[in-house]
Amino acid sequence: MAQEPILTARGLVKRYGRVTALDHADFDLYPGEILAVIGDNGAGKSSMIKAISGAVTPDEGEIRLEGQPVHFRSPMDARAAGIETVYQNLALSPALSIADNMFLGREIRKPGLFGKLFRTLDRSAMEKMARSKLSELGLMTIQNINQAVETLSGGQRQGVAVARAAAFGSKVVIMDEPTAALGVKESRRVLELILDVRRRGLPIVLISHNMPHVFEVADRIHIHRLGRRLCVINPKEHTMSDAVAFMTGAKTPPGEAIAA
Ligand SMILES: Nc1ncnc2c1ncn2[C@@H]1O[C@H](COP(=O)(O)OP(=O)(O)OP(=O)(O)O)[C@@H](O)[C@H]1O
Repeated sequence: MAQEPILTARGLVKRYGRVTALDHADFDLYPGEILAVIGDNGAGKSSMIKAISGAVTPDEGEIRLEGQPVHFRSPMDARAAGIETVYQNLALSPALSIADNMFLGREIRKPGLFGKLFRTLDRSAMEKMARSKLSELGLMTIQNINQAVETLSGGQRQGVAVARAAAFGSKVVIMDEPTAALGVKESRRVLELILDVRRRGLPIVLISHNMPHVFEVADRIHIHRLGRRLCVINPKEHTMSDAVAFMTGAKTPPGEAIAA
């Protein structure tokens, strides 16, 4: 690949007591791509994503964003650096409105004395921005921006989480099993959203067990096995059963995929 990767990891190690969740794992994400990360249960996918998104600190290894070494001590650090993660459990607050959820933890304050001194929220600015972000992503089937998130369907909730990540993730968006809890129609909408986000130029890391979804949207597939990257494959050159065979160790991936 001619371009430089935007996000890389080399030799990540993470141990939990006697369990080695990451055993010298490498990772590369290139600008503008959808990179799927697949692997068997317990292969270390979540641990790797957590290291990259600041949720855990690796014991060893190096992470670079745009070529510069980064040391995230919390997800806030990673967010501040432009890496947004949509977790499986979403981390939305059900009782709060769509607009409030979009700005959770980074509310816009009123300009001037009120904002500074009394930390008064600039509701109209937040609503305006939430509305524009949601419509940019074609999510304006949501009628009312002040609607509580608990009244939305699963797909709409996922949409709000994706919109939030796309709105604030200035460099990278990571999605952990975004379609796992969704029905067929809602999954479709979320897959379209992922493609929309890529169209807007943001690279996406998609962790998923759903092979048809992975093969439908991914540009490249990172296969994780036994705590490290086993290989990277092009979904146009391999079948789903190849991918599963590599993932489980039933088949050895070709040399060029290992070198990728
Ligand atoms: N907080 C933790 N404490 C102890 N062990 C952990 C912890 N987190 C992960 N592990 C262990 O590390 C290994 C890798 O787990 P990880 O969740 O990264 O895998 P995964 O590929 O995401 O799995 P899955 O697809 O099942 O979610 C597993 O053996 C797991 O039990």
